[in-house]
Amino acid sequence: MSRVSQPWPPVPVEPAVPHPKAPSPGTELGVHFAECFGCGDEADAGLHLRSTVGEGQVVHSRFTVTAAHQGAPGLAHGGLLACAFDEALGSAVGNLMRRPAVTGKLETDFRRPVPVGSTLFIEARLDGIAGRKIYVSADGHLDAEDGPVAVSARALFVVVGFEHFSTHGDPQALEKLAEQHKKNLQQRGERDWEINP
Ligand SMILES: CCCCCCCCCCCC(=O)SCCNC(=O)CCNC(=O)[C@H](O)C(C)(C)COP(=O)(O)OP(=O)(O)OC[C@H]1O[C@@H](n2cnc3c(N)ncnc32)[C@H](O)[C@@H]1OP(=O)(O)O
Repeated sequence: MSRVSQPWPPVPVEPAVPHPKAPSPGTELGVHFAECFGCGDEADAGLHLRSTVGEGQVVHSRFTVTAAHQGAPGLAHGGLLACAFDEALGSAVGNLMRRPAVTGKLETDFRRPVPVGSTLFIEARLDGIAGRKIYVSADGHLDAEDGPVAVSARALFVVVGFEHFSTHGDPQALEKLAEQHKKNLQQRGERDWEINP
């Protein structure tokens, strides 16, 4: 039986062209928020995922599975793997498109077990946009950029206004996030994002 459930992207799209001020290929992307479970330094049991901009519409991320990420003994929990893809795909959207967006839908395809101690090399790409909808997909290669694909994912991100975060989130944490964002941009000599969807 085919693992592909429907055509992707599922609707007609335009090419997702990276923002003219998107970080250039080779740029190491910093932590976007210190308390983020996906990438934050202050999230002790977090994934500590790290990302680098690739050529074209791609972001490369890597994440090493620790004992804190187990489901079955010695194996990564599937939900945590989905989290790693959410982060990697979100990083591609946020950094390449430079628009605030949230995950509307995330679909994962688990192809091989991912043992504790292994590193997933996740290649995330922009597949197209349709209005506020940004379609992205990724493959996670086991232990090397050209290793076997262990997990694949496809996601829809929806562009939102910053009020999405100020209305629903924690205003104090939002200030911390803004500081981190500013610091990342300064370190890379970049200017700020477009703020409206
Ligand atoms: C440097 C930075 C680094 C940044 C690095 C960041 C990395 C972090 C990564 C983690 C990201 C997350 O986990 S984000 C957290 C998890 N996600 C969330 O909490 C989102 C919760 N959901 C929502 O708030 C909402 O449902 C929204 C915003 C997604 C959509 O609501 P809305 O704004 O009212 O818009 P709505 O009209 O419903 O949807 C807009 C369009 O998307 C479609 N749409 C919406 N959801 C779906 C869906 N599940 N499946 C299909 N289609 C959908 C609608 O049909 C519509 O299509 P059409 O009618 O236009 O055709």
